[in-house]
Amino acid sequence: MSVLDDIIDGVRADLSARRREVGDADIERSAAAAVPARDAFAALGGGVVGADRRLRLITEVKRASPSKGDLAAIDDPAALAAAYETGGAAAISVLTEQRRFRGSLADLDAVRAAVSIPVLRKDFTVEPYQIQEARAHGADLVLLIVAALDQRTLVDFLALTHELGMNALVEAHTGAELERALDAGARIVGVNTRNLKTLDVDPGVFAPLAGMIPGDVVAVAESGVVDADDVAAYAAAGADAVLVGEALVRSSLGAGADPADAVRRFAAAGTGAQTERTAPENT
Ligand SMILES: O=C(O)c1ccccc1NCC(=O)[C@H](O)[C@H](O)COP(=O)(O)O
Repeated sequence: MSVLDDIIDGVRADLSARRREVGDADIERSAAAAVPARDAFAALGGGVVGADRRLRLITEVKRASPSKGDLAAIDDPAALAAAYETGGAAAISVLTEQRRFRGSLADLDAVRAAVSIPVLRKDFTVEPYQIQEARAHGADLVLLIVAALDQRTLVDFLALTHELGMNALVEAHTGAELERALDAGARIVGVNTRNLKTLDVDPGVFAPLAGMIPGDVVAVAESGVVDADDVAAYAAAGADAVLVGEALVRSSLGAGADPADAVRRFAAAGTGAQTERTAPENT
């Protein structure tokens, strides 16, 4: 069994428990009643070309991970997210998986209430209930991992996400997965340079796949950023946005920690280095 399969088993068990507490009809009612979703496509630079283009950062609230164990205590996710926004983040990613990442829907609620930029519910989406739940808790964006979904389900989940007024970050790791993401109609595509089956990270995975992403689709480079040079490298390879977790939560630790400044430095390094992609637009 791969790491991804193992995570998904736990996600399904936790989901069943939540679903017994809040039934499908109730979660759908809450989703319908939520404040409308913010436009994450625009916030991540969708449709922006030429001189107006600048690198966007998606900054992540990440306490722990399967690959690294505990990363940062993050007692106050709202304060961390607010600092990220102050530093110029375009969106906040909130891991809500409990067992391996120590996240929760309470984190999502706290972050939603603290920032005005779009919020990504970063979880392992395997049931439509989770998409309704994300909306009910104020998310603007959900994660759909191609490797975890068959094509029919991916298309259906993307349609439901759009029906609820949200966007999806559709995540691929290989050329075949990227083709599936684009065929499904993804408007925001993430290339995760971490292989979720082995946990190996190879930032070199991004550039060749970025070359396949049309200019009218937002290209997000995910994982493996250690410092500003890594952000610059993703930008130079054609990223519209870079998703950063560990490096930024670590910058929030210790005396004199300044996560807002870390975000500022990363965003500046990327914007100076950014190049446009040349793949033909989607038809
Ligand atoms: O981070 C992990 O170890 C991990 C393991 C298995 C599935 C997903 C995992 N992480 C989710 C992410 O994609 C990252 O949190 C995100 O891209 C940020 O990565 P990083 O900047 O390297 O923390």
